[in-house]
Amino acid sequence: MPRFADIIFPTAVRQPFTYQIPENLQDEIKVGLRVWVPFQRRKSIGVVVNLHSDTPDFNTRDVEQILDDKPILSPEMMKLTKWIHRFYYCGWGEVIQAALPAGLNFYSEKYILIKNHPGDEQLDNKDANIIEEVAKKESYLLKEAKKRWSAAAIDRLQKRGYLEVREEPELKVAPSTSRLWEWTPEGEQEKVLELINRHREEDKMYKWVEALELLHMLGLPEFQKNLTRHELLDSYTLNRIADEGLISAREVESTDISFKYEYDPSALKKLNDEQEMALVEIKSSLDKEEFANYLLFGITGSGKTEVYIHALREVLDKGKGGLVLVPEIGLTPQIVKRFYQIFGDDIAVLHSRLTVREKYDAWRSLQKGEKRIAIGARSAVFAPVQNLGLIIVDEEHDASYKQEDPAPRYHARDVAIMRGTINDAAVVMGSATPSMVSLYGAKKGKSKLLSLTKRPLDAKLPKVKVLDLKQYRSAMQGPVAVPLYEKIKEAVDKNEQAILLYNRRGYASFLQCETCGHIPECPNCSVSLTFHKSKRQLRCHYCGYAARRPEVCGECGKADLEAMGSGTQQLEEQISDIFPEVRLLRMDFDTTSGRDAHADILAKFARKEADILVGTQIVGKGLDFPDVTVVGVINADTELAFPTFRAGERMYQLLSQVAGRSGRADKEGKVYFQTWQADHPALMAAKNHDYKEFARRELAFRKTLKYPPYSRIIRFVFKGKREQRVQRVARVFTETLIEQVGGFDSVLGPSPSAVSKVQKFYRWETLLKIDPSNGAGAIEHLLDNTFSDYEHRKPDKTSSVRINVNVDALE
Ligand SMILES: Nc1ncnc2c1ncn2[C@@H]1O[C@H](COP(=O)(O)OP(=O)(O)OP(=O)(O)O)[C@@H](O)[C@H]1O
Ligand SMILES: [Zn+2]
Repeated sequence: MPRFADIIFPTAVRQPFTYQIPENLQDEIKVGLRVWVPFQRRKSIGVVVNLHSDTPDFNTRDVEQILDDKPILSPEMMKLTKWIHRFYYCGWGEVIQAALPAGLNFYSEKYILIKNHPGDEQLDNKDANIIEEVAKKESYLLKEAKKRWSAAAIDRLQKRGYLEVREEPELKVAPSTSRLWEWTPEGEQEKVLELINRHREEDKMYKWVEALELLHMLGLPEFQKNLTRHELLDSYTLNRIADEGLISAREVESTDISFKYEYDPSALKKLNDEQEMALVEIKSSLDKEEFANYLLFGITGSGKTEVYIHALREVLDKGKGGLVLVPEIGLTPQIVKRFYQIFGDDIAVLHSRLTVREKYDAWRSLQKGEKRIAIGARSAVFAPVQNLGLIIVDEEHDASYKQEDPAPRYHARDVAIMRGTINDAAVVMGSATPSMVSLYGAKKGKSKLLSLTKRPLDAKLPKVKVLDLKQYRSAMQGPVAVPLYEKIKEAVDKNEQAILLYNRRGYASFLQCETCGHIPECPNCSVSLTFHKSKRQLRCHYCGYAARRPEVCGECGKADLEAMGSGTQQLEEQISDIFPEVRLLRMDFDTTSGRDAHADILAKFARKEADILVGTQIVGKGLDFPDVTVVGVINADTELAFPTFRAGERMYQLLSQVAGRSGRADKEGKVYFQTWQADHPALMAAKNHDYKEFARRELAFRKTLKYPPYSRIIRFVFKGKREQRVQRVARVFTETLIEQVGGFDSVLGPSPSAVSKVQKFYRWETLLKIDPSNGAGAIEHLLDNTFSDYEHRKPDKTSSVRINVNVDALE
């Protein structure tokens, strides 16, 4: 019988805490269970990670209670989370916290209950009332009790030992349902139109008839909360139409997606030869039930999604489950619809906008095996799919797979690969623009490359035209150069559609020459320099190189350098100024913050209720609209301004992905890139749809400067309210690090971060480049040593300066 349990909490502390197991719990306690234990000065939920009988040389406290009947983390999940904890150098509890939905993790509520009944003891009236009420109630939230009585009264009774406060995992999440409106069989669309027209002829356009017309245009089924965004649609008009027998409402759980999409497994497409070849390969690993890693490199629109669907079909037929990861903004209704069509209710969609309850339900249904496929963004990599046979990582290059803040700073693609290894599952990473890391992995034989080189049904990749803004300076229509302007007009006239992308990724400010478009770069690191306005300085946030703000452009010599960056521009408005007659839809962070807003916009565009879709990066990905024949990128080189070695890669990816939205069906597509740097190799490669050429150059550049994939970058960020202290910590820590790695070669910095002050916190950083073959063991060893050495040298008064570790930092 184990006598001790090692227990973790959701904090950055990397060591588990050891507790004694009282005899009555010794039979029940297991690894992966949550327990209730005294922690610091209160009580907390912890997770058991290890059982043993090695008596520690300090006094241990007792485990008080076991909170679950069954482990909430399977042995595989324990292994996976432990690996993350070691490789990404963070608290194991932090990982588990991220891996479990609220209601199953450490999230708790405080309740008040009777500890000892006062018995015959004398209490004053109020206290006696409190005790009586607490005793009556099954559960009494502490915050409610404090409101009802007073914090002081509750505290007093606690001190006297009558009451105790107890935290419990919070499970009382209300089921969430929403009102959904649908057409009744009576509400056949032709009849509806007839009715509207009849009223119009009789000049009886009542408010409810107008509302009906709007409904006809918007389309049903739809949730009431979305409909009532329109002024005409309120409960009066909706109920009035319902009285006519045309529409009806019912309550559905918001996770229930079945009403939205059609289930028709016979719609499974027949694969073409290339797709079939890829599938055969994947199938061979599925048959062997062993880990395998594939990089499915398929040009945009080549039918990667179809390959995923077929592979999932295979895996389900074998009685196993599948996991599909998509980028954060890739979880569009379009994708969900395609998977739903084939797999129906076998799918659990893990959306970041689900309520706590919905997440909890989805998680449970997977864990019980009721649903066999999970689809979701980054954190879905932890979904408890049973008997996992296949993991798909769609758009594997996407930066949203990397969690930056807070810890655990994991990369879901790499976690997926580790999960595949642990579960003997196949991992398929797909992309039209594979990351350099994955491409290099394939070259080194870590994964197997599968290629799709054509679009099915003979759709052609679109022709791309580069519009050099230097030449069009006097031939602009607002933000759009004349050729693009003309093309948009033409498309709209033909009842085709256009997508315009305005890259608004902005967090650092930079200088750009308004004559030649040049952006000053660090002479050592080949990344753009960040402009620190207050000091009138240009700085490299990799190596710390600093220079005074130059007066003239280093490229063309003109005194035309302007500070650019996060200042928002009113592009969308300018577009509607130059195309006053066309119907415009805008999609960006602001317009998509509502729960279904993203879906609404896309659905409208699909129904051709708009001619132009204007948006930020969000329009660049995964969209598949047959009538889109023009795609314009307003500012194709914005990515280059960001101070990261990945700028070129990001630019290439963005441009080829967005270009891939054009001409996906039978109509020929055109794409325009507006740029100040018309001869930039990444732009040229995207123009020519030449990934190979891009990759060849990019890898050569990375190799020279030892950037990933030729190194692994670990970034240390130092944060604190006093700049001097932050700087001191950064220096001392970096010195320690240099000693540990034995030389300056691979350490860059310390230097101020690209954004050097965030919410009163100053930020400095240091980068470490290590050999990419270093795994969890080596990283943990190096960092353990560095931190323990640093503890001895830590400058005075710097305990409040935090040090964050980011392994495989993307930028
Ligand atoms: N074998 C096939 N037969 C017929 N149509 C197909 C086939 N494979 C794919 N398609 C169609 O081709 C279009 C593009 O396919 P899909 O969206 O799967 O490509 P993708 O590679 O995932 O695209 P992207 O990376 O650009 O998002 C879709 O409309 C899809 O239905
Ligand atoms: Zn530098």
